[in-house]
Order: sequence, then C-alpha cells, then structure tokens
Amino acid sequence: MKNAMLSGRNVCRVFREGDTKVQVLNGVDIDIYEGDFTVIMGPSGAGKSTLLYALSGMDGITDGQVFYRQQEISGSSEKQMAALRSREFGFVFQQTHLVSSLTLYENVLVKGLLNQPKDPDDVRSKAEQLLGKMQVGDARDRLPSQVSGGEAQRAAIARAVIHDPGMIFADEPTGALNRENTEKVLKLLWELNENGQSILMVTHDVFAAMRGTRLLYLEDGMVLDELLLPPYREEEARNREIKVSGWLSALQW
Ligand SMILES: Nc1ncnc2c1ncn2[C@@H]1O[C@H](COP(=O)(O)OP(=O)(O)OP(=O)(O)O)[C@@H](O)[C@H]1O
Repeated sequence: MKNAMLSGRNVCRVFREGDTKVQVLNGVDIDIYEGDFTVIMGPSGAGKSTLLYALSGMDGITDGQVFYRQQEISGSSEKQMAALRSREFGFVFQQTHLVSSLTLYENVLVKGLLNQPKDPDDVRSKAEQLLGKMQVGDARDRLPSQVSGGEAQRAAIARAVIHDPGMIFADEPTGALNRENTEKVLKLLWELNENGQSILMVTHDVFAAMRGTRLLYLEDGMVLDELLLPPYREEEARNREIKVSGWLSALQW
C-alpha cells in the first residue's frame, strides 16, 4: 500500500474582497501518495492553484488541516513553514522565478548550497550534473535573460530538485512554453517520477496531464473525481490522451 505523503482534511480557503467573502476551497479531503505523479485538473477558477499553495504551505488555509509525512504542518509558524518548504519541497511555476543576475548554474548552486552548506564540492558537481541531465549544460553560464523560456524552465527544474525534495509542486509548468519545450519539460518531469520523485502538478492541458499516474478533478473547490493510470509510456500516448479526454468529457468539462 502506498503511503500518503501529503494530506489535506476539510481544507477551506476563503478570500476576502472588501465586504465579500469568496469561498475557494470547500472542505477538500485529499491524500497525495509517495511516488505518484498526481495531477490536479479542473475549470479555470476551480481553486487548483489555491489548493497547491495550501498543501505546500505557500499560502494559509482558513479551516482544516494539512499533514506532511503524517505530521500536521497547518498551524506552523511562517518560519517553520519556510524551513520545511526549503528542505522538503521543490517548486516549478509557469514563470521560472530564476534570479536574473545569476547564471543558470549559479541559480541551481545557490539553492543547493543553502540546503547543504557543508558539502560545496558535492553541490557543485550535482548542479553541473543536473543541468546536463536537464539538457541545459551548454547554457549553464548564461543569465536567464540570455536563454529561451524552455531552457530557463529546465534550469528551474534542476533548481527544484537539487536538494532531493520529498515532493515537487508544479503549477502550470508548461503554461508559457511552446510545444517542443513543453515536451522536453514533461519528459524531464516524467523521468524524475520514474526515478521515484513524487510530483503534484496543476495543469489545464490534457497533453501534460496524461503523464500523470493519478488525475484529480477539482470543481467549485472540491475534489469530485479521480482517474488512475499506469505509468506513462510514449508508445501508448494516443490511447492515453483519448482516455484522459474521455474522462474529462464525462465530467462535462
Ligand atoms: N489572493 C486572492 N484574493 C482573492 N481571490 C483570489 C486570490 N487568489 C485566488 N483567488 C480567487 O480564487 C479563485 C480560484 O483561484 P485559483 O487560481 O486557485 O484557480 P485555478 O483553478 O487555479 O484557476 P486557473 O486554472 O484559471 O489558474 C478564483 O476565483 C480567484 O480569483
């Protein structure tokens, strides 16, 4: 049986806009399992990103509880949460948020050194190795402004995994990329998952979602359905795309 790595119980999030309250998460009960490539889909405004931020402690919740490896993390101080995020989580966003004055290599290195200050040689060689694996080794000494969006995103993935996080949170990681770079980024995420990395990704895109092994459908701030899939294989991509599209159509999305 798989271990629930991250769990939410009755997770609620209300935003206030002036005098109006907007209830975005409506008591979400969710378990994200170790080793899964979990994907959250659903209509625009359903609360997908809000849920990702709530589970990763990037944003607070209004009610309910969040657990990471069976320990409650909701209610932790911002300092404790920042330490946990830095140590245990990796983040990939639509925008890379790389530091513009640092090269790709330095961006990855700094994150590694923050987590492992006592082994700078190890971190250096790991940063180099990861950039090579992400196919941006040749661009390692360039600034983010001197590389393509796809190269920057691949460096951002290297930065997200340099400290061997328990979980990678990816919010529309291919949203700003063309098809070719989308494929490269998805392949890298898939490879990381094949090697045991747990991933939680939000996406609109069936082409991205079909790399997942567990797809959750969120609507009106509630998880309404899930689709379990075997690990992705390139040769079955077409059938898988049809299956995921069929699932979404049945949900009338
Ligand atoms: N900080 C905020 N203040 C007020 N409302 C917010 C805030 N963040 C999100 N919302 C609202 O919460 C709702 C859900 O937003 P969220 O970004 O989680 O949806 P989503 O499902 O990820 O949408 P999309 O697919 O369009 O990115 C939206 O109506 C949004 O306007």
